[in-house]
Amino acid sequence: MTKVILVTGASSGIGLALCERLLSHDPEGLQLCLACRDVQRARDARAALLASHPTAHVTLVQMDTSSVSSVIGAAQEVKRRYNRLDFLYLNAGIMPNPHFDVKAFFRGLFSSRIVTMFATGGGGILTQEDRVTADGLQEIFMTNLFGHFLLIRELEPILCHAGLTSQLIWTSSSNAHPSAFSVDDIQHRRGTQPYSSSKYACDLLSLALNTHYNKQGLYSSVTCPGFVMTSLTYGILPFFPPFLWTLLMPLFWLIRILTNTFTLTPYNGAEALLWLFKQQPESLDPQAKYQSSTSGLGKNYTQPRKMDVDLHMSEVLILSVKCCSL
Ligand SMILES: NC(=O)C1=CN([C@@H]2O[C@H](COP(=O)(O)OP(=O)(O)OC[C@H]3O[C@@H](n4cnc5c(N)ncnc54)[C@H](OP(=O)(O)O)[C@@H]3O)[C@@H](O)[C@H]2O)C=CC1
Ligand SMILES: CC(C)=CCC[C@@H](C)[C@H]1CC[C@H]2C3=C(CC[C@]12C)[C@@]1(C)CCC(=O)C[C@@H]1CC3
Repeated sequence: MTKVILVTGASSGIGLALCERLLSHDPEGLQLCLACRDVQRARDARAALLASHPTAHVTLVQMDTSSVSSVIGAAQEVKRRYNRLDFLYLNAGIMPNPHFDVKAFFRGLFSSRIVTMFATGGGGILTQEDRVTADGLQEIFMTNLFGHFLLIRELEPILCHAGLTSQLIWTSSSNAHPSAFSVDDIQHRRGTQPYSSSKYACDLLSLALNTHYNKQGLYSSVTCPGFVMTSLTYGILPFFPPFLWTLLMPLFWLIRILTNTFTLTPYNGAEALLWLFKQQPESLDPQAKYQSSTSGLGKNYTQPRKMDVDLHMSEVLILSVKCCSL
């Protein structure tokens, strides 16, 4: 039986690399649907995938995860096309208007927190300025988390079916941190780390989704792609042109010896996302974050890491997002 897979944010970076790797793994047995906000970029992605896999089944659906009506419209279209969905990759994500604190970075360089800083982008080196969408929601919360929650809810009829399992696979981040998240401010309207908050909320929501949906055959897992050079990361130092990043690559390969989270390429970053595709969902740990890792010698592997998540807080979050969606 062919597997039906939908990937959000498939037009570039980790999402596109995942599609390429899925098709290389099984070129004939998949029906891949790319859910992208920009139709032209989606067409280009499809053309690139078909160039290397000419017989593959690849379709497109226009979806902007930052817009309630767009998500609902796209979900209707997906339900019209498919009567079941085996894998839903919740990968689209943004980090707009980032501020890189150079002083905090240099303080971190000469402290015992150096490895954590490079592995997670933590230590106060990164903050963002969020915006409010036309729906009146915080853009980062909406794009990274809530748009995906609405999508899952709308696709429930084709995700939960007797006798079969389906998998939700989130692209979270090592930057997800409980200190950035508050149940009293789930959209992070008041703080300066909306990206970290949204990713920690993904970790919590995945846990709650397992509690609520496992009995209906729907399983949720969280991945972390590591530090990957994509348009998202190029945006962090906007004064730094891409060629300067390329010049830094030898330094990054050295840092990889200290932290295997420097996966660096979208191909490597997609490792854990592909690994989960090959697992039996019943065997997975709902409290684990599956981390793409690359060794100093360039070998890719997947490492499960226990998430710092609380069952009670995950229940409060799912109730809050359900209220937001009413
Ligand atoms: N790069 C890294 O080091 C890390 C990335 N991540 C996460 O990985 C995921 C993929 O990011 P990455 O590949 O790095 O970055 P990219 O910017 O290359 O990819 C992001 C993708 O999300 C899409 N997207 C953004 N906003 C929306 C929206 N409103 N509706 C639909 N699609 C949207 C983009 O579409 P478009 O082409 O139209 O812009 C693009 O396809 C994100 O969730 C990110 O947070 C996590 C940890 C580390
Ligand atoms: C020499 C030099 C200019 C180093 C700069 C390094 C930092 C810009 C990176 C070090 C760790 C990186 C990192 C991210 C962004 C860029 C760094 C801070 C992320 C926060 C990007 C988005 C994520 O989801 C997690 C990443 C963790 C590591």
